[in-house]
Parts: sequence; structure tokens; C-alpha cells
Amino acid sequence: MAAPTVVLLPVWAAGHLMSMLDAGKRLLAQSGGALSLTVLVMQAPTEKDRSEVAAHIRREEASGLDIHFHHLPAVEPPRDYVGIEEFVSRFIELHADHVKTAISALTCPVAAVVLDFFGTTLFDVCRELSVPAYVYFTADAAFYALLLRLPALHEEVTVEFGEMEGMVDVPGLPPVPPSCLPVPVMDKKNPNYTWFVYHGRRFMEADGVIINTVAELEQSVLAAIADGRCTRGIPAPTVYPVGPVLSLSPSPQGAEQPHECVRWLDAQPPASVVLLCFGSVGFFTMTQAHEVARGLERSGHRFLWVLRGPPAAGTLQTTDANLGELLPEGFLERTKEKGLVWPTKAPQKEILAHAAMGGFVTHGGWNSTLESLWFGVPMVPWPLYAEQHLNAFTLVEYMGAAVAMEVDRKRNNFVDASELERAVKALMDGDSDDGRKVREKATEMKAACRKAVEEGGSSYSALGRLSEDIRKGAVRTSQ
Ligand SMILES: COc1cc(-c2[o+]c3cc(O)cc([O-])c3cc2O[C@@H]2O[C@H](CO)[C@H](O)[C@H](O)[C@H]2O)cc(OC)c1O
Ligand SMILES: O=c1ccn([C@@H]2O[C@H](COP(=O)(O)OP(=O)(O)O)[C@@H](O)[C@H]2O)c(=O)[nH]1
Repeated sequence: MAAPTVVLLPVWAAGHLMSMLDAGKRLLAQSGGALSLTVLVMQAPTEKDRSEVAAHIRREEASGLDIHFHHLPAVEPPRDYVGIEEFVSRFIELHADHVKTAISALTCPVAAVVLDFFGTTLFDVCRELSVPAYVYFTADAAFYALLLRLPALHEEVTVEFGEMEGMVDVPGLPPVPPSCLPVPVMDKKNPNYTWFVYHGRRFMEADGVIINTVAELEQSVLAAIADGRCTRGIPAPTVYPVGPVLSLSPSPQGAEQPHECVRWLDAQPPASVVLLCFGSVGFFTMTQAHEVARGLERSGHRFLWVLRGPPAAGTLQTTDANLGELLPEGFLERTKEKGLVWPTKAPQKEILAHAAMGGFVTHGGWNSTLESLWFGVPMVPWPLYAEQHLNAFTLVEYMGAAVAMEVDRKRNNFVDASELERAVKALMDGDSDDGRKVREKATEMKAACRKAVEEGGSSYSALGRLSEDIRKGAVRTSQ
């Protein structure tokens, strides 16, 4: 008989899709052939996303693992949405019937359904089919704790969070300044906020929540969740911290080897270069790019700056930057001995792994953060969107692996040249106390991350518990 299958329903965005697939593959390996994977693929809303998803699937299909991809019929995407959180949540909800039909048609027993954290509307389908439902949380436990706490916070804080007195209580974290809350939490009238409160409430229905974090990095937050302190004393679903889940597979075939950025790094002294890179969505205006250029030049440090241009209409993903338009006159010429500005997507993981890497100015997306910790690179967070302002707080105030930088949220997260210069010097100068502290912390966290995924480590063991719990729940859905 075919092995019971774990059904994954990933969101197409790279930071979500690859993370969930990699977690699924680890689960497969851990089960020693007792489980298989079925991935339900939603047709992504843009052509670019569709072709990226197709390329990922081709690579996975060539791997020979027991993974089956099932393409769901396309749905008409919502048109009247305000932001990505509303769009993704409603887009997934529109797939409910297709998901139900696809799962019902599976001929092998279904051990569990694993939903992206925007997909809690589909708990109803799982319940109708009597299939255990898990959530895969692609960000950290701190953000999960905040979402669990949000339905209660919504009642406790009667004004906008930006106008409240005092700090926000997220159990397990130091008091959180309201200015560090995720973007969708800052406007209670916005449907994106309503969706966050909704998901925060519905997480309580999960059979388990798999989080891409490491127990040793977020001990007190995980303890608070487990004790029901984020959920008014009501026990929250079991959490499985299985991270860091990183896609460390080699570069796709046909990619130039080694990449030009890596060849440039080969010529730099050890731990001398600061990387600046801002995820799939982060880009700068000319005014901001000029400030960054001035700040970097004045810092005197070597830099590798991945600078991206604004997204094409109707998409979120950045475009290649026009350096001639974005950068100040003469900047590239003046800094050619010390810096490289890269206008397209760069191989971030290979760069972070390089011995020349000394620090990382990052938007603080959770995948980038974990990659930086995995390679022991200390950070300066520059949050831009999504939950990144909370990640910045967590990294600086809770984990101590990053130097703080002042980001003006009221001016589209603007950072001026002098502040960037200060932060880069604090991170990179050999005699900086702040730099020494965050370097030590990043080295400690690198060791913790690596130990966690080894046999007997915390994430390895959590994956073992997850595999066992999932196998116990297998049910047959087909007639
Ligand atoms: C969670 O709320 C938001 C998520 C995103 C967002 O958008 C996005 C768009 C793409 O075209 C490709 C992506 O990969 C992508 C990813 C993405 O979410 C990121 O998820 C990561 C893992 O959870 C990580 O934590 C990052 O910080 C997220 O950015 C965008 C957004 O507003 C623009 C959100 O509010
Ligand atoms: O030029 C780039 C920009 C991003 N990334 C990768 O894209 C992912 C970004 O995920 P993250 O969660 O940090 O942010 P998101 O883009 O999802 O907001 C990470 O794996 C990065 O290594 C990359 O390889 N090159």
C-alpha cells in the first residue's frame, strides 16, 4: 500500500514556497519512507510567479523523492483587495472546493494537511474530511506569539496601536514599542489587520504549528506560547520548532559558477565586507539610494550592495535597478576599489557563506535572518514591510545579534546617510563594543542553529515528534 501522504498547500511566494517544501522534505527523510508528500499547487496570480513556481517544481520532480505535485484548477483572483495579506488570505479561501476535491480523490491515506499561515480558512475543509490540519509558519515564534495574542490585544487596546500609551505585551519578549509592530497591525481599519486577527484566532484550531525557528533562539517565547500566556490561559496547539529550514541546494544549472559577486568577494580580506540586500520586495527611490551611497562612502568600509528598482505595475517583485539613474554622479568610480553595486538578484546564501563577509544590512525577512545566523553574520536590520519591524526588534533587543539603526516609519522607512554610516561603523569597526557583542552573539547562534539540526538536536527531535504525531493521525479520505 502507498505510504500515507502529507498534503502541503504552499503560497507561491519564494519565501513561503521553498521553505514549506524544504520542511516537507525533511519530514519525509525523518519518516524513513513511512510518509509521502503531496503538494497542492495553486496557480500563482502573475506570469512571473507562475514561471518561478514551475521552475521550482521541475527541480523537485527531478530529485526522485516521493513528492507528487497536483495542480489545482485556477480561480479568479480577488480584484478589490487592499494589500497582500488580504489578497493571499482570500485567494487561498477561494480554493476551498478544489482543495476538498483534490484531497478526497487521493487514493492513499492522508496523514495531515499542512497549510501556509495565511490559509487558516481551510481548517473547515480539513474538518469536513476529518483530516488533521497543521500550519507551517515561515517566520519566527515571536511573530506567531504576537498573532496568537492579537485577538486579545485588539480588545485591550481600544485605540490604534500607534496612538497607545506604553508598550505592547507579547509574553516571552521584552516589552514591545508599538512602533515595532508589523505593518498590517498599524491600521485597525484595514482589512489586512482584520485578516491578521482572524488568523491569530483560528491558529487555535490547528492540530499543530510547525515553526521555522530554533528552540534555543526563542526559548522564552516558545515557553510563553506553550503555557497559554499568549492565549488568555487557553492551551495553544503544540509547536514544533524545526528550523532553520534553509534551501541550501546548489545554484540552478546554467548559473554562472562562481558568480561574479563571489569572485569579487574572493579578492577581499576576511570579514571586511558589509552586504546590503533587501529581499524580494525591497527597493529604493533615488533619494534613498543617494543617502545609502553617501553613508557607505563615509563609513569607509567595503560593501556589496544589492540595489533593486521598483516593481512593474501590478506586481510586488522588484526589477533590475538602473544604476545610472539611482546612484549619485561619480559614486561607482570613487568606490570601485571598495565596493560592488549589484543591480539584479544576487546569490545571497553563497555571499553570506563567504569568508569576506563581516556584516549584513538586511530588511530582516525571516529567511534572510536565518541565513545570516546560519553563517554567523551579525546584522543591522532595516525593516521595510510585512512583519520585519518586529523582526528588527527581536534581533536587536531579544536575541542581541544585530546593531540597531533608526528607520523613519513615517517617511517610508527612510534612513539618512549619517545614521547608516553610524550603524555600519558600529557593526564593522574592529574597536566597536556594539560590533564585538553582536559578532559574539551571531557566532553563538550559528553554533546553536547547526547543533539544532544535527541528530539529537532540538529541531531534529521536534521533527521526529512531528513525524510520529502525523503518522498516528492518518485517515483514508477516498471511498
Ligand atoms: C506576511 O505579510 C507579508 C508578506 C509579504 C511577502 O511578499 C512577497 C512577495 C513576493 O513577490 C515574493 C515573496 O517571497 C514575498 C514574501 C513575502 O513574505 C515574506 O515572508 C517571509 C517568510 O514569512 C518573511 O518573513 C518576510 O519578512 C516576508 O516579507 C509582503 C508583505 O507586504 C508587502 C506582507 O505584509
Ligand atoms: O537578491 C536576493 C534577494 C533575496 N534572496 C533570497 O530570497 C529570500 C528572501 O526571503 P526573506 O524571507 O528574507 O524575505 P522576502 O523576500 O520573502 O520578503 C532569501 O532566501 C534570500 O536569500 C536572494 O537570494 N537574492
